[in-house]
This record gives sequence, C-alpha cells and structure tokens, in this order.
Amino acid sequence: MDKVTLFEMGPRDGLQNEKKLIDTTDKIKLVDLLSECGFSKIEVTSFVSPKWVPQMADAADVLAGIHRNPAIAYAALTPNLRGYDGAKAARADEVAIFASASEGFSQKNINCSIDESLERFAPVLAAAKADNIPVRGYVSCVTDCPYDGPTPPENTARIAKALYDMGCYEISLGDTIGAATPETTSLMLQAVQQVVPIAKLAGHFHDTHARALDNIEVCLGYGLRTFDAAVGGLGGCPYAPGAKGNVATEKVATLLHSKGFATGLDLEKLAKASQFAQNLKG
Ligand SMILES: CC(C)(COP(=O)([O-])OP(=O)([O-])OC[C@H]1O[C@@H](n2cnc3c(N)ncnc32)[C@H](O)[C@@H]1OP(=O)([O-])[O-])[C@@H](O)C(=O)NCCC(=O)NCCSC(=O)C[C@@](C)(O)CC(=O)[O-]
Repeated sequence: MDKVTLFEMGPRDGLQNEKKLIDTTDKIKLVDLLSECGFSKIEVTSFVSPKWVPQMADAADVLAGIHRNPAIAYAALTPNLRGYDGAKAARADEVAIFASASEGFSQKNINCSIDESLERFAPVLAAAKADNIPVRGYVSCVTDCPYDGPTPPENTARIAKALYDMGCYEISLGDTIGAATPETTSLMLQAVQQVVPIAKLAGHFHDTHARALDNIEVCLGYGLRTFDAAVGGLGGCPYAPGAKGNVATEKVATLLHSKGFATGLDLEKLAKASQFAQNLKG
C-alpha cells in the first residue's frame, strides 16, 4: 500500500495564534496524546522571539515535559541561530527554518527581506549539519500572500530551491492563508518540481476556504507523499490576518484512507486528541 506521512502541526502551528496563554502542562498533554496516534513526526513548538509570539515562550519547558516515543521525531521551528541553540539544548530531534516566497509576508513575519532571511538561515544549517540534526525548510505564501497578492510560481520555485540547496532535507510548501486553488496549486508545483525533487516536497495547506483537501489531491497526483496538518484543524499564523487553521489531520487521514493510502494513524486516538485540542481553544 502506498504510504503517506502526515506531519502533525497542532502543538505549534495550531496553538501559536491563540491569544489566551495555554498552560504548559496542557500543551504537554496534547503532545503526549498525539504521540499515541501513530505519527512519526510532531512539530511541538517554536524557538522564536516571545515578543513576537508569546504563546511559544515556553518552548523549552514543553520539550522537557513530553513523554518521548523513540519512533517519533519531535520538531521545533527556529528562525535564527539563537532559536537553533535553544532547540538543540531542549533536545529537539529536528528543526525547521521558514522563509517566504513573498516579500510582504517575510517582512511582517520575520522582520527582514527574503534574501536577508536566507543569509540568517545559513549559520543555522551549518550548526545543524555539524550536530547531525535534520533541518526542514518551509516556504510560506506559495500561491498567495496576504500583503502582496498572488505569488508568481517562479518566486516559490526560487525559494524552495534555495532552501533545498542549503541542505534542508524536505521543503514544505505553505498555503499560509488558505487561498490556493487546485489550479494555482498545480501551476506552483509545475514550477517547483523543476528545481526540487517531488520526493523532497511536502504540502502545507490552511483550510480557510475549505479547499485544502482538493489541493492535497492535486499534490497526490504530482506524487507528493508528505502533508502537514493540525489535529482539529487548529491554528493560523499571527502574521497572516484572516488565515484559518491548518487542514484537520483527521480529515486528511480519512481522505487518504478512502483513496487506499496508509498513514499509520489510529483515527479513534486522533479523535480523542482532537477533542482535547479543541477544548484547549475554548
Ligand atoms: C525572527 C525574529 C526573532 C526577528 O525579530 P527582530 O525583532 O527583527 O529581531 P531582534 O534580533 O531584534 O530580536 C528581537 C527580540 O527578540 C529576541 N530574540 C531574537 N531571536 C530570538 C529567539 N530565537 N528566541 C527568543 N528570543 C529571540 C532578541 O533577543 C530581542 O529581544 P530584546 O533584546 O528586545 O529583549 C522575529 O521576527 C520572530 O521571532 N518571528 C517569528 C514569527 C513567527 O513565529 N511566526 C509564525 C511561524 S511561521 C508560520 O506560521 C508559517 C508556517 C511555517 O507555518 C508555514 C505556512 O503556513 O506558511
């Protein structure tokens, strides 16, 4: 059976935009519930500036408190070397850097231009290589930007290639505001697949206009076999106004199972984690 990997985003992308500070113990409980579900990858938190994203200020405590399943890679976002050092000290199994295909979002999200961000990521990649810690790369706004409008496919391809060439083991293509359509997803993939092997690409769709599953089906057609999703459809980015949550993990798993793909996920346990996650949001 063809296998698809779902990279669980709930504890990080799902919670980062919550205004009410969630107790560290509840975040740990969410990760522990997710660790029972059959994931091989869970993004737990981010080592970003607490002034920018207060909800993630307890990153080290969350990573210190979880019950680790050795079969799971527990990941963290790292915008710079300081974040990387924090993630390493907290024993993140892998880290992720995040760039944007559009200038407007880059400035609003990480306070620098795209090219400056790539320069900032270089020492993170070098340190991670020396430490043998895998680095994932995100490209945001792959089809649309909340500030600059539609993103030309060649811009997305340029950033995806830059992150791949720098040493990221996988490039996650982010529809940050959930504005992608099957048509724009397809045009974007046509450009990206010319510069990064399909097997190294992942899809990351927000479900603002309930098109995430259609876009995932397009990606499956191109051969992508890794998707990011958040339990309960949690989330949004604080610097992408109007963006809704990631596509719900349980919806993606159900779609994949109906199409004959194996995910290794236990849908009953996922439902339990989803209920807990949604209660956290109140
Ligand atoms: C990149 C910066 C730090 C630049 O922020 P800055 O203000 O330009 O940089 P700075 O170096 O002047 O730092 C500002 C303050 O933060 C501190 N600082 C600096 N770095 C760190 C760090 N790593 N950890 C903790 N603290 C840090 C630093 O020490 C300083 O503290 P102060 O001196 O004022 O007390 C900031 O813009 C930032 O943290 N941005 C993160 C925004 C974010 O997390 N967005 C959400 C994640 S991206 C996303 O959701 C999209 C994605 C990945 O899911 C895919 C998709 O859907 O598209």
